[in-house]
Amino acid sequence: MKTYLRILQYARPWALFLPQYLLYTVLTIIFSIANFTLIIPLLSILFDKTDKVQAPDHLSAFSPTITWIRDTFYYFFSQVLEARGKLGALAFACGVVVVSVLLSNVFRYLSLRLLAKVRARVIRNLRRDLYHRIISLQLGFFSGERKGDLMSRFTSDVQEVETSVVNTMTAVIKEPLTIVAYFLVLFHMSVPLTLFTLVLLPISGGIIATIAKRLRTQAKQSQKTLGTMLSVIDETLGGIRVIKAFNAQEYIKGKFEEQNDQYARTSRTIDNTRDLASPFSEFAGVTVVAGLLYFGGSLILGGQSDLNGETFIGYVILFSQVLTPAKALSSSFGNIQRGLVAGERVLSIIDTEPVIRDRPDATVLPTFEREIEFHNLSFSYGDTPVLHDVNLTIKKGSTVALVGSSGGGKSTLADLLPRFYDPSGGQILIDGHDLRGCTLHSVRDQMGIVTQESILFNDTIFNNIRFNTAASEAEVMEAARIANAHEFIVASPEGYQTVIGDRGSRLSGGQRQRLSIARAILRNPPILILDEATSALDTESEKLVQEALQRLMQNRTSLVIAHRLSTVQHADEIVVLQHGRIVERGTHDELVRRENGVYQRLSSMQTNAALV
Ligand SMILES: Nc1ncnc2c1ncn2[C@@H]1O[C@H](COP(=O)(O)OP(=O)(O)OP(=O)(O)O)[C@@H](O)[C@H]1O
Repeated sequence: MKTYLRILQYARPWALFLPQYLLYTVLTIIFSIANFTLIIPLLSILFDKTDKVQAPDHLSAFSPTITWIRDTFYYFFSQVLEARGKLGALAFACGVVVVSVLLSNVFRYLSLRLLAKVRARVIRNLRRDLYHRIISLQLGFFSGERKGDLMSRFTSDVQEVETSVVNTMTAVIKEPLTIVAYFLVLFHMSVPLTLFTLVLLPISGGIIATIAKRLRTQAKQSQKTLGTMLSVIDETLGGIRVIKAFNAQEYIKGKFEEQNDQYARTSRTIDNTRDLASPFSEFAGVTVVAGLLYFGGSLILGGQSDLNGETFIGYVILFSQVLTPAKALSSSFGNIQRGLVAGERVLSIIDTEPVIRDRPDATVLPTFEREIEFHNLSFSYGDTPVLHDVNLTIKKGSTVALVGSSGGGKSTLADLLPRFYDPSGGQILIDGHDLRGCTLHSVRDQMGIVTQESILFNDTIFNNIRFNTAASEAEVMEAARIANAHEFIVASPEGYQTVIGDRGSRLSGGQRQRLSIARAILRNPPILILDEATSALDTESEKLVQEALQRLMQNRTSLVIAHRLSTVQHADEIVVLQHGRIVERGTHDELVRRENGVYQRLSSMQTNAALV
């Protein structure tokens, strides 16, 4: 219930549509009840019982009661009957039916239009909140989640909320109103008969509630399976090259099919349970009507009721109409359960508080002037310690290179600087300001990041370089020139307007790197974090990239994660990280001279590898 109300909150402000919706709904209900009660005068004409029609001899003043509506109709009905005879009265009653059907449907349409507006708003707001939250969550959140599962929350879960929760808003507002209105009229027509039907209804209600509970459990399972399946699809699309190269089609197919089969199985069980609701309620409904016919018929036949035959038929027809909203209500219970599961999955992300965010008293980090200092820094991923007691100072304008064996903690250390993670112990200071006390925006604003894998977007080259800056065309071109990218760009079919495909798939590795370098050059950040690419480029391409990087690093303060030692020989300081600790530091010349040093060993290993 809480989830349901929270989802409906997304439709706010309610005042914009709720009063209007209620008005349309009440009018729809009034006119649709009128349609069915009009069967009574029609029957009395056909069965030649018009002499028994009790019509008032004058029009009474308006009052919002069933009696007033009934009396007014019969007043005119008897007038027409007197003036035009039975055929005229028949035509009059039919005319009123047509007008009333028209009006009830016009109001129904108007209420549906309003609902469509609300639905669109709820879904738009829900997706927006979800997207905003995902953007604001820290990187650590994503390593703990499956991408496919997150995608399925955006797509199928939001869709499910739309079809199940928002659509059932009609059920929650309109159907109960309809049922209450019908019962008012039914009570007005016959109290004992209506009491009789009321005894039977809770029994069917109980059974339907049990079905709804089962659906909820099954729906949870189903959404989870779908998430896993989408993850497999996502990984397949991302890794199609590796899958083919390793002849792993059968392996990945097996993985996919397992999830696909499981999803099909749970979907089938859900459908079976859901489909049970409708035949069951139909059976229950007809049983109640049959019981009513028997009970009411025996009252009339025994002369114990003041209802006549026509009114009784009218009553039964009207009662059978209650079953439609009641059925809609019961089947929407099943749908709501399914939608609520989806809603909870969406809301659980929206409710995840970002761990890394601005403190209430966060200040803006002033422009970088002197030095970056890692002070007694330690860091753990959950319970796994990765960095221990790191002390490092990077002076403005200098280049510090991080080297060391794989898993030593280089990337983690570099990730701490732009506050992708916050340290578990110690501090990172820029000009003496602890980064945790500064706004994320101001910290990241001073940094440019070039990652190992060039992260590009499926857009034009121009937009990829300009990414989130207001740079002019000339500035973009200048950055591309410095990054050695201009020539290949102008040689592309549409120059700067060439679309580069998903993650830049239409470009070579070196071209992608040069575009990311151009993007960083354009931002012109004082601090640069460079995760040097491990992928080998051919000599020509390598030269172009290296040149671009050198230009990018000029006059900047750089932290470089180096995988090939040849590229960091000119660094002002080289820091060797092993198992999360700094084990050696110094310039290239100092370190290669150190007997049995880690750097010396790494250096000779790489030289040998290059010679082979
Ligand atoms: N998101 C994460 N969650 C948990 N552990 C992680 C995470 N990222 C990295 N690690 C672990 O932290 C340790 C340091 O990893 P890191 O990526 O910083 O090393 P690295 O020196 O950059 O390695 P490489 O040179 O191979 O890129 C590794 O043992 C790794 O398994």
